Amino acid sequence: MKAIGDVVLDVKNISLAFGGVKALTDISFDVREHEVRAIIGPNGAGKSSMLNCINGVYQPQQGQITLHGKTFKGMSPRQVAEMGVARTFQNLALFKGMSVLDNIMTGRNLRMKRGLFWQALHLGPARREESEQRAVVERIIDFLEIQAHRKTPVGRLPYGLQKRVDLGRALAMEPSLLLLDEPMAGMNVEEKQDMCRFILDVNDEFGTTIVLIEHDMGVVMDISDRVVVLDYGKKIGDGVPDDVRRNEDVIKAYLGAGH
Ligand SMILES: Nc1ncnc2c1ncn2[C@@H]1O[C@H](COP(=O)(O)OP(=O)(O)OP(=O)(O)O)[C@@H](O)[C@H]1O
Repeated sequence: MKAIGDVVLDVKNISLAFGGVKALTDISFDVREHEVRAIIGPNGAGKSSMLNCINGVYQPQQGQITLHGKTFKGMSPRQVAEMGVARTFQNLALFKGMSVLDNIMTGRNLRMKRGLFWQALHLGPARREESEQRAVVERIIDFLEIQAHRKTPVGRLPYGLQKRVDLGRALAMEPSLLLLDEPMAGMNVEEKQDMCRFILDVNDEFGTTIVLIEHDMGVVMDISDRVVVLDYGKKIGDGVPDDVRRNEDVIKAYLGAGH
């Protein structure tokens, strides 16, 4: 049994609207250190909007988000990233023509101490730093078991491996909180199993707290410590997988959505 710690992310009374469309209405939940916390719900439930509020892409009209004890309003995605939050994307944010190694290296940018000027000159301290950064990236490549593809342009890899590289890019930021946007979407059964294993290994070995959005109820119930369920922008369930599975409102929302 792993040790779950204190609250690291506290989402309080968040409401977000796009014109007349209420994407989120009065959503509150918390995430504890070392947890795997899932946000699930049918299409259009507000899951991506919630993730975008957490990492500063959207500014909610109401409510507040507290991260590591710091309450933020109007923080940019970069500032949130600097506080140790990394994310992966549903539609992948990779440079397809670049190698696996170089793509994962882009995740180190925030960690680079020497500026672009030094890097461009490729001299002295910058060169030393680059080799240190490469060592971190090589460790991630080993961890994700993609050694054989380190020099391959990402666009040539099968989709499941591209998703793994995207995870590597996020891990390169050495985040304390990792946001995963549908990490299993579009994958076959075997790729899904691999991705589940890597998510759990990241959580175990690095102690990283994980918030993930997923459509596939089965997968989520297997790997999450607690689950938040959204439907039409409202929270209809929150708890351990067994409780959520038995929740009448959740069953109705999923049946209604044809799941
Ligand atoms: N940028 C936007 N502009 C206008 N409406 C938006 C925007 N983003 C989301 N919405 C609306 O907000 C609601 C919630 O959408 P959101 O994408 O957060 O749901 P979701 O649960 O992530 O859905 P899916 O599972 O299909 O990705 C939907 O009605 C959607 O149309």
